[in-house]
Amino acid sequence: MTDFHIGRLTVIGVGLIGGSLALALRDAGVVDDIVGAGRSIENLETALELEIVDRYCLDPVEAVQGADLVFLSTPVQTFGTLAGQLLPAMKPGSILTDGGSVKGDVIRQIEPLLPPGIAFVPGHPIAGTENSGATAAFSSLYRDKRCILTPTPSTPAAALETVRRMWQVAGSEVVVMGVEKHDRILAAISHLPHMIAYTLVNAVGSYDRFEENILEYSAGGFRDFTRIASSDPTMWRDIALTNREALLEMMERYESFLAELKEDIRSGEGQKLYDFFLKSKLLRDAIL
Ligand SMILES: NC(=O)c1ccc[n+]([C@@H]2O[C@H](COP(=O)([O-])OP(=O)(O)OC[C@H]3O[C@@H](n4cnc5c(N)ncnc54)[C@H](O)[C@@H]3O)[C@@H](O)[C@H]2O)c1
Ligand SMILES: O=C(O)C(=O)CC1(C(=O)O)C=CC(O)C=C1
Repeated sequence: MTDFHIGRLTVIGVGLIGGSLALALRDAGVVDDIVGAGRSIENLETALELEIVDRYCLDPVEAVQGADLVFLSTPVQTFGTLAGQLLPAMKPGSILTDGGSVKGDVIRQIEPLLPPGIAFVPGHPIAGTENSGATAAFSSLYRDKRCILTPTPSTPAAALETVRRMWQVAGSEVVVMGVEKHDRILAAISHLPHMIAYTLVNAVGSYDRFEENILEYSAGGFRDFTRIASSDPTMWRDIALTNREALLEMMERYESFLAELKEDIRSGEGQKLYDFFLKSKLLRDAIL
């Protein structure tokens, strides 16, 4: 049993991330009423059928009326425009929080728009899949995962505590972290791998030395490595552009490692290659 409770939750963007949060909180029995908002009626109808939301509105301003907590879970470049519409309509004392994959840019978009009496708690669940939309949502997505919160000096302590409890109820371990650290760590462990996976699929998929699609021959290695290249292009365009500096720095680091690997292969440095592969294996085995 938990003493945590939300009267009305509004989810803006009822896809994998927002829908899964709604389902987790509903399953835990901590929310009275869930309102969804978004652009696609078809997706919102699906969310209603799957009992992710109790009702929906196409107009986000209408959707936030009377909400105690509003969760933004659309692609990150939409946050500023949406916040500009929603914030004046939110009730005094309510909380705006988000699940966006980038935090510095999101805070820069939202904080200047905050009216007095509305708290903003920037957040990011470190959980997901390559699937999107309401049909991709499931209530256990956040169980035993981490959720990072990046409060700013203007985030009220009580609102931070409420959002922390919300993610704990959804099953996550909450980590509070500085914005800069968040964006650099995520550039390394999430944004860079997605860029590499997209590049790999395009590089191999466009190889036309033989007159057939060689991807048809791909087995476990290629498929495991590139699962995340099936992720939503809009979401990843927005992440790449809003965490640009940290991502470019990690891409350059990656390029220098790849250049050294190429050199060792070219010059037949067997021992160096073995040591490089072994070091990588030990690092990865340790996180499994
Ligand atoms: N997918 C992941 O693995 C993952 C993990 C953590 C955080 N995130 C972040 O969560 C957010 C949502 O990602 P998702 O995977 O749930 O995406 P999704 O595509 O499953 O859901 C997003 C929803 O937002 C709606 N939408 C898009 N633009 C809109 C607009 N302007 N106004 C209203 N609704 C709009 C879409 O119709 C869709 O239903 C993104 O900011 C993403 O960076 C994603
Ligand atoms: O498992 C996946 O498919 C994911 O891409 C999830 C993942 C990641 O681990 O990179 C993607 C984006 C996030 O913001 C957080 C998590």
